[in-house]
Amino acid sequence: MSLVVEDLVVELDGRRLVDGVSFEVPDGARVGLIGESGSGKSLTALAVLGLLPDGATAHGSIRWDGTELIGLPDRELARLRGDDIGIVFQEPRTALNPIRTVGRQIAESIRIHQGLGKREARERAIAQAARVRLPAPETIVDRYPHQLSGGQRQRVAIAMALACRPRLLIADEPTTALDVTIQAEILSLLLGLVEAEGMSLVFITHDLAVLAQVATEGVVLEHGRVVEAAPVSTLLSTPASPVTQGLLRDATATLWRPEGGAA
Ligand SMILES: Nc1ncnc2c1ncn2[C@@H]1O[C@H](COP(=O)(O)OP(=O)(O)OP(=O)(O)O)[C@@H](O)[C@H]1O
Repeated sequence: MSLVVEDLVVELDGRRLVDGVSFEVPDGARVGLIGESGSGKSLTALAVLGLLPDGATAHGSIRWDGTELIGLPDRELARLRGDDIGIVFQEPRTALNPIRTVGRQIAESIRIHQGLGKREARERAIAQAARVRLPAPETIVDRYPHQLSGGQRQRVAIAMALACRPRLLIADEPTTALDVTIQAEILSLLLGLVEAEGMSLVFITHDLAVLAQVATEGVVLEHGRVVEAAPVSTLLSTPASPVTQGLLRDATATLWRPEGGAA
């Protein structure tokens, strides 16, 4: 199943925030959307998911497995989210409901999409918790988000996104809120799961060093436009645009700063 975005335009309050973005994610490909803050990465992803903010409009074409998503009724988009397309956002604290156990949240989409009973859903939640390598899956499912570390909460968010075995995972800066060591663990977990399942990945980041770890193709955005699209290895070795060159300088700082601190 492939994702084909053609000439996507997102407008809000008369402003063109995404301005003719095109890219493709063939079945099983790992594509990164990269750019500075405000370049339109998140809005592009939200348009694919049918989750644009109120008042924003999308034009152009977004085809998933041949189906046009722009203009698709909310109900059908909601079915696609979870069933076919999983989402992980930057801040697991806001993605998780503070007053529900993590097990219930992991199981929720399975219950909704596959109509499982309570006991079965709990078993599936435990299996999912194990899949994202949460410690003591049988007991951690009864905990609440605030009782987990930031990295564990992001593992829960990943378990929720992957619970229904989607074919495409969209991850929007999933490690930015975490410290560097945990960041590396979460990236390797994500990559392992994506590869094991043969899922496609759209990974959003402002950090070329992070992108290099998970994606093979990169689409560079600036002011809502694509300024460069190339294999990540090319972006790293011979970046063509000043934007990519700037991202590479920052990425180098992240990777090789003498103190080992993150930029
Ligand atoms: N809900 C909103 N209301 C008004 N403007 C918005 C909204 N969401 C995004 N924008 C604007 O759209 C532009 C693109 O935002 P977007 O969030 O897609 O950028 P981004 O590249 O994902 O940046 P970041 O890395 O900071 O999330 C920015 O100028 C932003 O201020």
